[in-house]
Amino acid sequence: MEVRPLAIPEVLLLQSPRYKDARGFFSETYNKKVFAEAGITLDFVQDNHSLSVNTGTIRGLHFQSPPYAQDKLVRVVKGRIFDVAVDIRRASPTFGQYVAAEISAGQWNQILIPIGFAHGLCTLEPDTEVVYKVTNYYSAKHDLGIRWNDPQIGIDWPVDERHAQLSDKDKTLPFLTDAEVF
Ligand SMILES: Cc1cn([C@H]2C[C@H](O)[C@@H](COP(=O)(O)OP(=O)(O)O[C@H]3O[C@@H](C)C(=O)[C@@H](O)[C@H]3O)O2)c(=O)[nH]c1=O
Repeated sequence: MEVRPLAIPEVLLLQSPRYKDARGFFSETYNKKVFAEAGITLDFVQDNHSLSVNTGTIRGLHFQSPPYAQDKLVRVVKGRIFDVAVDIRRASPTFGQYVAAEISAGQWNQILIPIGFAHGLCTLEPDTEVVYKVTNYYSAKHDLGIRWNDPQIGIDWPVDERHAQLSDKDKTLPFLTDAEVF
């Protein structure tokens, strides 16, 4: 497995081998031992799967607060996403900054977003399906977020405001300055 840190180096891009043959392909998308050898020792407890029908669907920016904070291992099984991790650790030199990467079924890459980051994504194709593992259970009470287009963060989303599709919840999330961050 290849591991590549992004500009905020706690966020990792991962590439697991994919073995193709006449039938299709086979790939180990998570292997506890291989991850541990790469220095990633996380205890995943829940798998999630979302479908976004339209291109330009934005989900985020989301995080859960302690004691339900989550690391997230995100991949795409159909389509493509622009995936974003925002550093929301107040004590961090990169607080309020973000990194982004294209994650896709075609590239078969994954992104690892640690605790202390808010996560968001924008679909780049219709019918995009995202699958991710998390290290803590969902807790509606601890499910928090930050407004996707907060100018202080300044994410360069691949969709303009008029065409972005968001849940009602995500449209009214607080800005970073008012959010309960880490
Ligand atoms: C996240 C989550 C949601 N739900 C429920 C709550 C709600 O009724 C429905 C849809 O939830 P949401 O609108 O929050 O789904 P969504 O906007 O897809 O939320 C996700 O966004 C991405 C960016 C993340 O990083 C994830 O951790 C998660 O927050 O699913 C669960 O039952 N378990 C879960 O783990």
